Amino acid sequence: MISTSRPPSVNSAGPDVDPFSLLLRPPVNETEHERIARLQREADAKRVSDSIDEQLKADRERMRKSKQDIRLLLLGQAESGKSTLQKQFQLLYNPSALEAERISWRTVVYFNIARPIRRILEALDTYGDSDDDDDDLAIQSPYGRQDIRSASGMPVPSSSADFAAEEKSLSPSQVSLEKQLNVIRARLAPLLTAESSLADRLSGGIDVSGSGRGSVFVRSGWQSRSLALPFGKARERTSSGGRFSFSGRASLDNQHGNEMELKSRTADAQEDKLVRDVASILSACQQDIKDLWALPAVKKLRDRRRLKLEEWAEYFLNNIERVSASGYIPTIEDVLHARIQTMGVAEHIFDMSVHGRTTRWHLYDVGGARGQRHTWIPYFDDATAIIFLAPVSAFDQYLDEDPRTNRIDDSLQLFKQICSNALLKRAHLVLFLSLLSSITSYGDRANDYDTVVAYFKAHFTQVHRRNNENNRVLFTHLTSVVNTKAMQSIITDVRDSIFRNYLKSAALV
Ligand SMILES: Nc1nc2c(ncn2[C@@H]2O[C@H](COP(=O)(O)OP(=O)(O)OP(=O)(O)O)[C@@H](O)[C@H]2O)c(=O)[nH]1
Ligand SMILES: [Mg+2]
Repeated sequence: MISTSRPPSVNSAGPDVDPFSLLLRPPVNETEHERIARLQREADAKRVSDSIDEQLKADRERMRKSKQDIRLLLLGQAESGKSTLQKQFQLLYNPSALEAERISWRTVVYFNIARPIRRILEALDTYGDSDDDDDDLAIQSPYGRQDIRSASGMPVPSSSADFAAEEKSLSPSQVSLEKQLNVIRARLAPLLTAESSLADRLSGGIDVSGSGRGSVFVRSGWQSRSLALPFGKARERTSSGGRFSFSGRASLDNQHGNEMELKSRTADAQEDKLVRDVASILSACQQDIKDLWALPAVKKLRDRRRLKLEEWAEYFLNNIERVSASGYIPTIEDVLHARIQTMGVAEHIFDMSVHGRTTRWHLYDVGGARGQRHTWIPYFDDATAIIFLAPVSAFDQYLDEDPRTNRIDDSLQLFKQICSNALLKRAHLVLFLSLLSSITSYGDRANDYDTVVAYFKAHFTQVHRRNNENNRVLFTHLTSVVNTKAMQSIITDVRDSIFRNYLKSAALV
């Protein structure tokens, strides 16, 4: 007879016994020591399990809440005022954060002085005090006559000495200008040397190719690298409200944060020295900068548009005395004017209370240069609203990254793509026609402000109408983004209209 021995079955205890409690039952001959160890193990396992449950619950809650967050994208070409608008939001809803980072903007302000000084000296080298009235070429090219000469194979004088040789003889006024310039150039040489160190400091040494003439891009959170206090001590920035994340949505995790902290500590010592050095160079050369800026030859170059300086460059050169004073700390006005190109997408978070209801707003400030636009796409599908910024006063300017493309043409093209993008079709749409500088006349035509603005407004409105399958309303504002007083009431209006639309679409879901 064959007998089979079956392994003990959990069912062998009878049908009424719960098989799991059988499995968990302590061994029959368990010692006291083993019992304590087992209970400890069970308590540990329960703690781990409870904490996973808690985490899952918190994640679910965060997901639920974050679905209710408002996501606002600031879009537009480079130098259209997106980062300036973001600063205005910060000024209104989180002023202490902007206040805390004022000092870190010194590096940008100093860079915003050194760069235009280089350009002025280069323009003087190229054109000298030439009385040549051949202005047409200069107007058509954003780089002035130098490009046209190179393109046509004409020799381009590389220095004023070459110019002197080319012109054969110099008038007495030209000789005296040359002498004065040589002195100024020699005295400003340290500032020009510091320019590239400032650029490296800001960009973290990242060179973005194909981005135009010596552009300097910064990633979000550059301010947190270090904050050199006026007393010479460095302190980490605590981003109380304006959180930072990097492009591609990866947030700054702890490990990355520690690494950054370490790097920034090392950088602090150098930055302090760099900023201190530039501050003393500026205070020593203040009069030279003033003299250079006041030269009739410089005014002539600007009038003839062979030298085109951006508004922020003029702003800082006009304020050179204050900015180069010892102990200088940028004012909020300075921070609003300071210019540095955004790289990727910077996220800023504000908790806003609108009509008694608090919502979390995520503001996405994107890099607008052509090479940066691909980073916008991941932010499209859950965008609540878009503010598109179009600088209408840039109608006679060309893209830095592509000198053949007119800035208004580029803006209209981009606006068309945004209006017709399927991912954005439910997003509330706001258009800011911003006025970066006073409107200049084009050629012989006198352009009065109202005509030019009305003309471009009509163009943008038409682009919207032709690409508006959803019958979405377009809210338009005409403004200068650096004008804090005007901006505060516009931002409140925009905020309310975004919020109304948000409530409406939430009710429809
Ligand atoms: N007068 C005036 N200046 C402005 C206005 N908007 C921006 N600016 C100035 O123009 C410069 C560039 O503005 P940003 O806000 O840095 O431009 P952006 O759109 O963020 O540019 P990217 O980051 O390169 O895409 C800043 O120095 C501002 O001071 C405006 O509406 N009026
Ligand atoms: Mg920007």
